[in-house]
Order: sequence, then structure tokens, then C-alpha cells
Amino acid sequence: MGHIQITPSILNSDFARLGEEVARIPGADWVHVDVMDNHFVPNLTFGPTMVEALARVSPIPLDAHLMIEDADRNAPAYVEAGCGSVTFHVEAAKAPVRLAREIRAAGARASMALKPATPIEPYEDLLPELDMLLIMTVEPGFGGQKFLDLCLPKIRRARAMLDKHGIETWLQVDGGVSLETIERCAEAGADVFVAGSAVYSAEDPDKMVAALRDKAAAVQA
Ligand SMILES: O=C(CO)[C@H](O)[C@H](O)COP(=O)(O)O
Ligand SMILES: [Co+2]
Repeated sequence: MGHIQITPSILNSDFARLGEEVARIPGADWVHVDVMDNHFVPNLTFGPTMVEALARVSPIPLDAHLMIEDADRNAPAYVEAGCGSVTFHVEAAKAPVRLAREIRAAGARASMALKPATPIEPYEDLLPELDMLLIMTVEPGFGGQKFLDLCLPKIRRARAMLDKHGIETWLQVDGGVSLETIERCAEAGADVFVAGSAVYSAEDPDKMVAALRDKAAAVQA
């Protein structure tokens, strides 16, 4: 398992002041950027132009989570926009292996996401192509949803697969991660934790990042 990383999602932050919102989380490892197209999910956020503007001012690397259709065609723009990590949904990709290789070749970490009802087993052979696997713990589309415990067995199975193959692919969880749920995710084998509403509804978002990190690290220790 890799070292614990906390990647706050700016989905529930103030979109009119994104640069300042990122400056409130200096202790974060990544800034999680939820890109939604109103087709793959019933919500609309921003595109590559906004992401590029944020990448220019953010001292923390961007972790793009693309909830968009036709990932094969649309994902490379987010590498060009300056994201250090680009996650596409396997449900939206026609050729995930080719896309992961293209993202890596363009200079970003390649990552693939699974919705709660998408099984991990068909993708076991694909794991070495990925720098990170994202297992969603809510149905994608909105921040502030309740964590789905039914995703925990899949996180455990993914961790077992990665360990069996000796692969260093990071295992990220996203959706409903908070002080109440992060230990369950860490116990199941996740090492990268997205937290949106938990961080941005806290009085001191950076203190919340530290508290989440401590909870997850205590499980790993
Ligand atoms: O991908 C997402 C939603 O589709 C968000 O990253 C996620 O929901 C983060 O917000 P919260 O921690 O409030 O659930
Ligand atoms: Co996300």
C-alpha cells in the first residue's frame, strides 16, 4: 500500500474564488477537480479552460476526475491543461488501455474510475496500465452524498489484486469520505482519499485535511 494522500475536492467550494479556496488547503497532496458534462452525470461543472486557469495558480498539483462522455476524445485536453493526474471513467471509455497509455505518454498519471455498480474483476489485467484506480463510494454527480458501504468489498478485492500482482497503482476512494468513514476505507486498502464537503464545510479546511490524514494513517500503522 502506498503512503496516505488526501485530495480535497473543490466541488463544494466557492467557484467564484477557486484560487483562494485552493490556498486554504496547503497541506493537501492534490486538488481534486470534478469535471462533469451533464451527460455522463446529471450535473455540469467546468471544462479544460477553467482547469487550465486553476492549474496556473495552484501550488498543489491537480487531480482531474472526468465524469464526461467520450473520454477517449476528451481526456487528453486535461493533461494539456496542466493536470498531474487524469482519471477517466471506464464506463465512458471505448479503449481504456489506449487512453491510459496516451495520458501517460502526454506526461500525466493515468487513472481509471469505476462507478459503484461496475465490477473490478473484468479489469484485473489492465491494472499495470494505471497509476491509480478510483473506486467511487457514491453514485457520481454530486458532492455531499452519503458514503455507500456496499463499495467496501470491492475496495478490498481491488487491494488484493494489486498486492497479488505487486503493482504500485494507487487506490483512491471518492464520495462521502469523512472523519466517520475514512477508517473503513483505509482498512479496506485505499491509500488516496478524496474529501469534498468534509473539508470545505469545516471551519478550518486544512486542519480537516490533517485530521483525515491522521485517521487513515492510524489504520495503516
Ligand atoms: O466525484 C465526486 C462526485 O461525483 C466528488 O469528488 C465527491 O462527491 C466529493 O464530494 P463529497 O466528499 O462531498 O462526497
Ligand atoms: Co470526484
